[in-house]
Amino acid sequence: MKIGIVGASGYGGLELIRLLHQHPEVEQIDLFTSSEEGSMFSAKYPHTLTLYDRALKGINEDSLSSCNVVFASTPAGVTSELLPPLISEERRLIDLSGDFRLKDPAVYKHWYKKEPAPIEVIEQATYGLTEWNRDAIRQACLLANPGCYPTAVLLSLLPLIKERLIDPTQLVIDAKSGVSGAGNTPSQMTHFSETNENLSIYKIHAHQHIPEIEQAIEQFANASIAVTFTTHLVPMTRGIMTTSYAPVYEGITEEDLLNCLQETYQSSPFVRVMQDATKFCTKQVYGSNFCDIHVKLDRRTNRATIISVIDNVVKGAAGQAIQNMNIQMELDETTGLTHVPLFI
Ligand SMILES: NC(=O)C1=CN([C@@H]2O[C@H](COP(=O)(O)OP(=O)(O)OC[C@H]3O[C@@H](n4cnc5c(N)ncnc54)[C@H](OP(=O)(O)O)[C@@H]3O)[C@@H](O)[C@H]2O)C=CC1
Ligand SMILES: CC(=O)N[C@@H](CCC(=O)OP(=O)(O)O)C(=O)O
Repeated sequence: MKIGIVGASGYGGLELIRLLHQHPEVEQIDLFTSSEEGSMFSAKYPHTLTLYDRALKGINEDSLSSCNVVFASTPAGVTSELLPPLISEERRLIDLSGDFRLKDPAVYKHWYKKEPAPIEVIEQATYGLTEWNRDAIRQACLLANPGCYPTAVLLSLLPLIKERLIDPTQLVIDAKSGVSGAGNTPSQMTHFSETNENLSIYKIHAHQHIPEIEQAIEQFANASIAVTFTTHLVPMTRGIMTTSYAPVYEGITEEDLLNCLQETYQSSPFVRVMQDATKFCTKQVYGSNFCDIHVKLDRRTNRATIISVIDNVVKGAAGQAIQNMNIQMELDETTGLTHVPLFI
């Protein structure tokens, strides 16, 4: 397989290279840049020396068209123009940005403050939440890979909402991310002296993943709700933890909640439902494609606390994108993704 990566020098791109380098079906990886054509990738990232001593290519339709799979890991607003001319049965396009996730262009414009992709292209895009959409993903020429937070939130909540075990109208989701979630462009928010030894809340009631979470809950669990979702920046490099709170319906026990999650994911190798959460942390999935989930019922309040952890650049971005590619290419979905988490 010949792969093209646009936005290779960003964090999502770097992680795609790390994972695809060890993928047994990948023969060639071409890296594309909008700003550094001709420069050596290993000069920019010395850790890739001897592994990836190739020059970055300028983005052009002919070179991208020669790839079997094109991953785009670019800021919002880029792929809405870049990818439509490349759509073809001949290749698979996998977009890691939010440009094709939201079905209503007005909603995209409102939350991303960018011009949306043409509606007829948005309609062709398939949402790549792997464990919930495998049949559509298999056929998709244009795939919208989910956002990092929505991946962790949806994998943990969809089974419980779909099976009507928790009341989604009362749902509150509290999410925390490491700094790599913000990409490799330095900003005031990610400045070491303001991130280290600090904990901040950001984009209160204004995060662009709110409509994505609501849309997917409607699509996969058939519930139309508005969620309360808050995001925090934690002084660590990788990792997302989401903690969600919702009342359970009458008569529902903790065993019902755990059984529901376990049954849903019994054939999903990357979702691990933990019986016990005395130790439950982002490091248990660090560098891996796992999403770990736990649920506990507070009998005093009759509210469930649902926790999930992912590595934002693996299951939240590059790993899930490759899992989707594997499905599209009719490979085992774990191919090239069986890394053991880096715990220490
Ligand atoms: N980081 C994360 O944890 C996650 C990120 N995402 C999403 O994935 C996308 C990539 O994220 P991330 O890698 O973190 O971002 P980065 O900012 O780290 O990298 C983005 C890359 O895009 C390229 N780029 C910038 N402008 C353009 C342009 N106009 N045309 C083409 N390429 C451009 C740049 O490379 P060059 O200058 O070489 O072209 C840059 O390195 C984003 O949309 C992000 O929201 C999704 C899930 C998780
Ligand atoms: C820590 C941090 O800043 N995280 C980013 C994740 C952005 C992202 O992944 O954006 P799209 O997937 O919607 O393109 C944020 O919260 O905006």
